[in-house]
Amino acid sequence: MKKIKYPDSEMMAMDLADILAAELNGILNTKERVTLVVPGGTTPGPVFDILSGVRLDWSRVNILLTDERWVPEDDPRSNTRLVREHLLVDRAAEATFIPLYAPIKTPEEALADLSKPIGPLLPIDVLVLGMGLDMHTASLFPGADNLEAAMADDAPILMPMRAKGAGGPRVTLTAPVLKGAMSTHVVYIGKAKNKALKKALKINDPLRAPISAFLKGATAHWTPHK
Ligand SMILES: O=C1O[C@H](COP(=O)(O)O)[C@@H](O)[C@H](O)[C@H]1O
Repeated sequence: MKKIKYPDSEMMAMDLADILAAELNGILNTKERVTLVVPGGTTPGPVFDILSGVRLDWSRVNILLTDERWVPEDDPRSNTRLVREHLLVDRAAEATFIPLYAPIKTPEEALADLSKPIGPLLPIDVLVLGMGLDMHTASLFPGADNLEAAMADDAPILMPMRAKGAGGPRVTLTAPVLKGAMSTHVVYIGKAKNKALKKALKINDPLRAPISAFLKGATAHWTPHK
């Protein structure tokens, strides 16, 4: 794993957006379409704000979330809402967004329909992961009901997930899908999360520290300051 430390979150957002744009552009020179997978949560908004304005052929870009909270799109907790407001705007409005949410009562009922369009878009070309203080990434939480199954090599593309700190049901891309990414970036803010990442590297157990499963060959981008 390579780690890049930035002086502040503005510098981090600018640099990471530049790196992602360069990777996407490079891949678009060799392939007809590119698949970009991004996290939700509180960290990536400023990266999306810059990335959405970069010049590239967005009409050939598929965008998916790593995971979604099972809430309507207008809910402040919705990761889809974050992507729609900060990434699928400006030049990036031409990208194709593949949702991980449907207005159906439980994720289990929607899983087959949500999974169907994802298979043909794999492997992921460019993956950006977030991370929680508890070392979760996507919605792969330590102690979650389906964690072991989602970490297995034969896991389906998408799984429902319920966990103590998750604030309700969620869906998440599973380990084999995320591990298959050609390029992986992890982004986080704060010294506490940096400690958590170091701890995850030490523990190196995907069930206790899910992020540790995706760090080999990844680049971590972090700043101690907001
Ligand atoms: O719940 C989630 O948490 C992680 C980390 O989010 P952050 O707010 O601490 O940046 C995020 O990567 C994931 O997509 C999200 O659903």
